[in-house]
Amino acid sequence: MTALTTLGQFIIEKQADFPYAKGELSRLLRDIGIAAKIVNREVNKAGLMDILGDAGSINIQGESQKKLDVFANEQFISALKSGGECCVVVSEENDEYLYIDSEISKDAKYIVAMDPLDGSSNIDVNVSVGTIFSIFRRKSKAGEATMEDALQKGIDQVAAGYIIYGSSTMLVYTTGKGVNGFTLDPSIGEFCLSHPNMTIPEDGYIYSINEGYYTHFPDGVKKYIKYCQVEDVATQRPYTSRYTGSMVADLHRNMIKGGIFIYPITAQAPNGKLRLVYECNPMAFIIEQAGGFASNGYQRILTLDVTELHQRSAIFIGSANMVKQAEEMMKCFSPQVTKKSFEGVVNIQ
Ligand SMILES: O=P(O)(O)OC[C@H]1O[C@](O)(COP(=O)(O)O)[C@@H](O)[C@@H]1O
Ligand SMILES: [Mg+2]
Ligand SMILES: [Mg+2]
Repeated sequence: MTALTTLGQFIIEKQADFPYAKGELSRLLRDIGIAAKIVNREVNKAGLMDILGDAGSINIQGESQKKLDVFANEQFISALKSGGECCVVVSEENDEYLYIDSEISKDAKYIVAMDPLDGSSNIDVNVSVGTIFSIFRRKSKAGEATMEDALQKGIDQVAAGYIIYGSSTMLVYTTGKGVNGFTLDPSIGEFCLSHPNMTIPEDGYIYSINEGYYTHFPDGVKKYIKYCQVEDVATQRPYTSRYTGSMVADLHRNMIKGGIFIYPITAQAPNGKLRLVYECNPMAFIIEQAGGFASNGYQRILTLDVTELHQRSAIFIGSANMVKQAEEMMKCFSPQVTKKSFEGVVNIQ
């Protein structure tokens, strides 16, 4: 049997890729791995624990927080605090960014933006959920961090990753030199390298979108869905529709099999639903590192200006040729969709 490479060993080995590395990023990734194991333990036995259901609180997005959202948020924040390599945390579950003002973190260089529990609507029904993280280097000098540190463009990420809590638990990440996946082996409690150098096929035959909102989609998206559904053997259409309601699970599947995931702007969500800083940017970095592409329908996600912590964006992400084609349809049928375009479709609040 080939020797297992644990996440810890792999991170150290890869440190050599960065001549000036002093191990801070390696230790930060280690801390994230530790919190992931604790969250995994709760997710795996969620039904037995009093951890299903609502926490009774509302986050800044106006969503009712699930108990596991809050638990995961606390676990990642405490691991980042005790690790000492992170100076600022941005989280879906925290209104403001968190400046870690502790003795061990005062010289910390890294900002972590995270979606502690992705796919919250699936927690209580035992469908795969995930965690998404994005890592930046601070721009401000040591001392108090600034909003500028927290609002960096996706293109400036130094690392990004996700954890999927599914039939097996995996941690997939990139530091800008390809994408690698690790599966948690519960018998030794270690993430072990199982998917080296992950790449996404340029073309795929799966489309992932919540078609329940079809009437509220821009024309470009409607045209693309119709394109996917047409009978055409030569181009292996109709494509298969797959949508779990967990972004991490849908993108992980598409990364392995090829495909496109779309969450466009809709009449209800004229700026999109998914959050740029801790959902779209990290997933775009990973997918692009695997050879795919990510756009908001008009512009590369990683180049979008970031002006708010919980800013939303439309996202078209996955196999490069599929995303480029969807972009063409957006530019052709929905040039610059704005809120105005939906007037008359539904009464917009
Ligand atoms: O139910 P909808 O509108 O299709 O939205 C599903 C999307 O919302 C999300 O659940 C949002 O993420 P959170 O669960 O972290 O809030 C994504 O994982 C998923 O792709
Ligand atoms: Mg999410
Ligand atoms: Mg979430």
